[in-house]
Parts: sequence; C-alpha cells; structure tokens
Amino acid sequence: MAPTPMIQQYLQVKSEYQDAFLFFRLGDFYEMFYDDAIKASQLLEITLTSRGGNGEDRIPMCGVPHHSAKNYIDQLIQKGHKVAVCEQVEDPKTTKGVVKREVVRLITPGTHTEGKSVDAKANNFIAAADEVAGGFGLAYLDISTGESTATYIAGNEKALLNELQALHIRELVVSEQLRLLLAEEDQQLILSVEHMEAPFTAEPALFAECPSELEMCGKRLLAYIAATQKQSLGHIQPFTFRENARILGIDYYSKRNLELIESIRGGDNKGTLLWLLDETVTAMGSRKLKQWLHQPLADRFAIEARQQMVEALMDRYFVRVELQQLLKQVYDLERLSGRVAFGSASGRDLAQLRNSLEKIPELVRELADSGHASLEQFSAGLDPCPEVCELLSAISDNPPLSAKEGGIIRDGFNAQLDEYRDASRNGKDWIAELEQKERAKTGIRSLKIGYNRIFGYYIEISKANMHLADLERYERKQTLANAERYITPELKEKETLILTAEEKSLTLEYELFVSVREQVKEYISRIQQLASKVSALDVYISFSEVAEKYRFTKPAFNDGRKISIREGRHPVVEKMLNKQHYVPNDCELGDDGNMLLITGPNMSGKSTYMRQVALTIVLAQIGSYVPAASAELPIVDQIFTRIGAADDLVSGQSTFMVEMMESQYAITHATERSLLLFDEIGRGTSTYDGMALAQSMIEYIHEQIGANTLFSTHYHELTALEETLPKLSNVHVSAMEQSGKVVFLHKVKRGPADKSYGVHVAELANLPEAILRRARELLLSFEADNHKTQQQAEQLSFFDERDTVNEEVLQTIKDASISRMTPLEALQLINDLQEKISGGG
Ligand SMILES: Nc1ncnc2c1ncn2[C@@H]1O[C@H](COP(=O)(O)OP(=O)(O)OP(=O)(O)O)[C@@H](O)[C@H]1O
Repeated sequence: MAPTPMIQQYLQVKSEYQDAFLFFRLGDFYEMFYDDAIKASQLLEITLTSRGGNGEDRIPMCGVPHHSAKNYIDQLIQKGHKVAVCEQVEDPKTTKGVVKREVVRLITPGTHTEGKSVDAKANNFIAAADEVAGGFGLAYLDISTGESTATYIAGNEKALLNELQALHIRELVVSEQLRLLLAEEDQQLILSVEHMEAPFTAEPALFAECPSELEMCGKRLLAYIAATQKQSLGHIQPFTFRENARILGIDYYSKRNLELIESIRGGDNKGTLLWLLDETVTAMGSRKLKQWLHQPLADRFAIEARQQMVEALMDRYFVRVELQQLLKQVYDLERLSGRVAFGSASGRDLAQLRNSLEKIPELVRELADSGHASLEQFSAGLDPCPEVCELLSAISDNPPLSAKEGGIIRDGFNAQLDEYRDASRNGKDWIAELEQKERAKTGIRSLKIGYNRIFGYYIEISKANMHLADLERYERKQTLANAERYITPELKEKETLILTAEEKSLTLEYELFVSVREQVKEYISRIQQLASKVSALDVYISFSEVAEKYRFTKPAFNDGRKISIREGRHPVVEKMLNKQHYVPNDCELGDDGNMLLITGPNMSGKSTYMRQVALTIVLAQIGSYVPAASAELPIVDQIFTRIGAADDLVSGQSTFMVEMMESQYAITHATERSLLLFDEIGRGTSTYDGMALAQSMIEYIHEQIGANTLFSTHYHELTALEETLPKLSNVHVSAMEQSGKVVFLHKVKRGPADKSYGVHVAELANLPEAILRRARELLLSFEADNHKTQQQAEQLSFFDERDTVNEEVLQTIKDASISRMTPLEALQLINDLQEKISGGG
C-alpha cells in the first residue's frame, strides 16, 4: 500500500534527519513513526501503537503531548540522542491537503540549554575540531552563556579526546573524515558532521584574537549551531584564544587522580578539591570556579592579579559579607542574557535580569568604598549597564511566566496601554456596581454576576429565587441544575467594551514586551562581560572564605623550579579527618635536588603526601591561597600523575598496561618545569621487572627531563640510588610502635624507611617466634641477593662477557689431561687461564 501523503511528508523530512528522533507535530501531539517509534517507546517507556494498513503494513507509532514534550526531549538528550522538532508551519484551518511542516530546531546534547538535565552550576559546551599540523584546532562554546574559546591541542586523537573529556564535552562537530577517525577511538562521544559546503560568514570581531586555522574551526561550530538552532546567535562572545603555554596542563586522568573536580569513585563531588573550595553563592560563580580548576594559569602576572583580589577580600571581612549578601540577589546573568539572545526570555526572566542589574551599583559602591586599592580598581571595571536597567524598568515587579497573560508591563509605562487597562478595570468596577443594583432591584441577595468564556458575563439567580427575576429586562441564556443565567443588553454592551479593551491591552503588552527584549539584545555583550566579572568576584570571595576557614596562606612565586613548602597539608584529607590531627609536612625540591624517593609502610601516607604537593601547586595557580604555613613555588607548566586508580579495572586494560601508558605519556610530555608524581611504579609486574622499570624511569627523569618528581616505592633496593644520582634524595614516611600497636606518624623524614619494618610489624602482631626468626634469616639473604642483582643490573653487559670467559676457563681445566702434562706445561696453562680471567685473553 502506498504511504499516505502525510507519511510521505514524514519520510521526506526524516531523510534529512537520520541521526535524530523526529518529533512530528500532529495536532496536540508530537508523533514518531517506524524505527524512531520503536526505539523511543522503549527509551521513554511510552505505549507503542500503529496506524494505517493491515498486518505488516501497519506503521509503528508513538507520541507525546506537545505540552509535556520538553520533559521527553530532555530524557532523550540526557541519553545522548538528538531530537528534531518538526512543527506545522501553516494554519491547518486555512490549508487544503497536508499542512506544511518544517524542522524548527534540532536539539542535541551539546546545544540543549534547558531542562532538568542541564546543570546550572556547570557549563554545557559544544565543540568543533579540525586537524592542523601537529595536532588539532579546537573551538568550544556554551550556547546558554555565549562563552567561546579556541585553542590548539598538540598530539594525536588521544590527546584531543582527553581534552574533550576534561571539558565534559559530549558533542563534537567535525568533518566526515575526522568523524571516521574518532568514532573508532570513542563510542560515547557524539560526533556531528558539518561539511561547511556553503561559506559561513561570521562577524570578524568574533575571531579577532584567533589564528586563522582556529577561525575555521570556530566557523564550523557556528555553522552547525546556526543550522540546528535556526535562531539568532547574537549572544555568542568573541572566541578567546587559549594559549596552552599560559595554562597549567593537567590531563584528564591526572585531574581524576588528584580529584580536582570529580572523585575517583564517581558520583557526587564529595572529597574533591572543588567540594572544598566551592563557597560561591551564585551558579555563575560555581561554573567559573570549575573553569578555573579545569585550567589553572601558568602566567605569574595573571595569578598574582587574582591573589591580590583574594588578599584584599581577606583584609576586608565586613565588605566581603556585604558583597556576598548582594551576590545572593544576583541571578544567573549569563544564562539570562543567553535567553534574551535566543528570544526565549520570559517576562520573569527580564524582571530577574533587571533586579540583578539593580544590585550592581550597590556592589560597585561597596567595593569602591572598601578603602582597598585592589577592590576600588575592580569596582571601576564593573559596568552596571544602566541603559539596560532603564529599558527593563518597563517590566512589572512580578510578571507572570507566560508572555500572553498580561501583567508583564508595568502601569504608567505606556499611555495607550494604561488607557486599555483603565477601560477594562472601569468596566469591571461597573459590573460590580451593577451586581449591587440588581440585588437591590430584585431583592435577591444571592444574585451574582459571573463570567465564562462561552457566554461572557451573565446574571445568575438560584432556582428558589427564579420567580423574582425581572423577565422584562432579563433574557434567559443558560439553565443549570439549580440556577438560571440571564443576560441584559446593557451587560452585553459593557462586556464588549471590557473584552476589546482586554484584548487590545494584551496584544499591545506583548508587542511592548518583545520590543523591550529586542532592545536588550543590543547590550548582551556588555551584560556578559559584567557577568564574567561578577562571577569572578564570587570566586575570589569563595577563595578568601576558604583560606580563612582552613588557615591557608598566600604562596610566593619564583621564576625557577624551587618548591619550598613549610608545614603543607592535604586540605581534603584534613577536612575528612574531622577532629583528628593532620600531620603537616615540608617539601623541598629545586635545582639542587629535583627528585624525592619516598618509602614507608603501607598506609603511612605516601600518596597523601605526593598529592598534597600537587594540590598546593594547583591551588596556587588558580589564584587561591594554599594549605601550608608558608610556600614558595615555581610556575609549573604541567602536572602528570601515575597513581594507582580504582577504575583501572573497568577500562578493560590491565592495570600494568594502564600504568605503562600513563608513564609513557608523562615521560614524553614532561619538561623541566613540570611536576611528576609516580606512585609505586612497577607494582603490577614481577619484582625484578617492576624494579628494573622503576629504576630506569627514575634515571631517565633524572638525566633527561629534570622535572620536579615525587616517586614513591616499595622497593627498598631503589633507595641505594641516592648514592649515584646526585639530585635524588630519600625520604620516608615514619611510623612507630606504641604499646604493641603500629602508630603511623605520617611525618616525612629524611633517609630511607627502615627495611625490616614488615617483619617488625609481624612481630607486633605476635606471630610465632619460629616464623619471625626464619623471616629475619630470609630477609638477610634476600637483601644480599638483591644487592648482587642490582650490581649485576648496572653492569649487565660486563657480566655477560665474564660468564662466557668463566665457562671457557672451566672447560679448559676440565679438558686438561694432567697425567700427560709436564710441570712446566701445567704452569703455562695456569698462566693462560689467569690472563683470560683478568681480561687479557
Ligand atoms: N599527614 C597526615 N596526617 C594525618 N593523617 C594522614 C596523613 N597522611 C595520610 N594520613 C592518613 O593515612 C591514610 C593512608 O594514607 P595514604 O593512602 O597516603 O598511604 P600510603 O602510604 O600511600 O599507603 P599505600 O602504600 O598502602 O598505598 C590516609 O587515608 C589518611 O587518613
């Protein structure tokens, strides 16, 4: 059976949106057909039906009511799908045949701006990538706020995917060629193709800062957004060019290992650095903080500028409290301006925007009067956008959500509107008076005047009082079970007046509202700049709160490599310890000694110590104070970690392979300005294998890279390296015995850990003396063996040669027939052998 014209139309539209669910508007529903229907009914748990034809010809179908479609769209997007919304673009009443339909918007995970799945406290970025020499160009932006960034990613696809993961980018716009390449590497990422067939013209100002290769990439992104959103992109801000040299590079795994934003266990962010640091009071501030944690700075000047703000706010406690009170009254300026640009802002949004902007002069005053130069200077940069406030003064105090109900524009803003409103209000007063008059005339106290949409205004009289109705004037209109409804010509006349006035007032009001919204659009980039500064202020305040609460200090920077931390702490572990005392530790690294080899028993605090050093660097480079009595730090370019993570198992690769891959990544990318954390390298393989790898890595870093490095190990044999590697020193995390129990002191001290510690612990555990004695014996012999092995490892080739010599010598002695030798011949043989052994043969 041939498909109906409507289904033909459906198939036509669907062919252009193969990779999306097509929400096809039919009356009050969005319907889906064929495979879309089957899949959607499962994903959304809605009933699958069918239509047309018989048996196999029937077309699978399912639908959702248009008023609740948002919710369903949200669910599909959250599950990583796209939804094409196809509307009727003609009035069905006035058309013959099939109504014209068009896709008005393609909603994708990267372009979704509303709904439950969008986290107000996080950016939702969409990105585009292009291959460029040595790596990739990457442009990304958040449609809801308009923030845009362009950057280079050096390296292969892995490096690119790594960066996307770090930025939580779910959707990437690429060429078909790149799509094929990336689809193999990552099945989770949504790859959308934009061919760029037609040249895309964009405001040159958008790319003023960017190299031209990145402009290409940005245009690909904008072209895709324009094609899918079919709406104005006026709020997109100029792309900021992110030069990686000025950002502290931390790859995705290291961010997770260090639990900067996400915890290793996944789930909520409890136990992360973000969790500790986030004392922001606005959603914008919270997003800003996340961005800063994602990209700590590597530019001393910029870091120190942030520090100055934090310092000033630490100095001015009362100012800070006031500022925070004001910030709490500022709504999400970024998202509000995004909605204005999209034309989707409601009256309520505009009122929120106005109320927020009205707080800005107070913020400015508070900062300007603080008596602190940095805060005064900051206040001068805040633009309260008075023109926008002026425009928005048109909006009433409490406008309704819907734009068509009226009540958005305040009284006194527009004379014509006031007139209509008066007419309608007067009419209503007149009706109230009429009710009184009719009651008096008829003597029916329960008489009332009501209104409904079908009959308009009417006079209602209960059945019991019907005999009193003045039927000369009243015309019967409707009979109810226990009342009659009447109208009078006078009432109808007034009704027309009221209703026309109301209708006119609503139409005019809507026009005024849209015009205000359009005018506000002109100021979007100014609002965005303001929003960015206000959110930064929120973060500065948060930093100073945290610094005060957890006794952080301001770090000083040097231009070299020196790390000098006095009484440093791991702030998150410390917070988790609750009442228990955290043991602070020092850390000294730099030109004279850039490697610490850390030993100590299990659970003593080795990895906590390593992480605390890394977190101190990260905190310092986002502009925060640090958890230490004092700290002098370098500007680090990259942090690499190889720390056993709980999730190695899930990734499908063996723990050891992951360990080696991460080590490889660190070693090939690190520079002498980097910080490396290696936690028990080689644990995943046999002892000698592991030890050999660990030692060769240490030597390589020592000789070739020169990066500040913390290396923890269980291989005590490695502590001997201190003698041969001048820039490496041993430290250990101490523990001791107290009334029969091991007490971890968590104190980092010079020198290697006590080797026999394990046996010592066993002793404390009261193992039988015979076992302990035997263990001590074995330990001694293992140690002797290990020492030998190590010497052998150092001189492997030499020993190889020697072994063959020894064999030859033995063989010669065996073969010699002493009975047939003269004493002189025997002497000669011994002489030969001696020469051979000493290398002369
Ligand atoms: N400086 C410290 N002060 C107080 N408690 C600490 C300190 N360092 C570590 N701890 C506590 O000791 C626990 C173990 O620390 P950590 O995981 O760093 O040990 P480790 O030596 O790396 O252990 P393993 O060798 O088994 O991996 C931490 O969870 C923390 O509770």
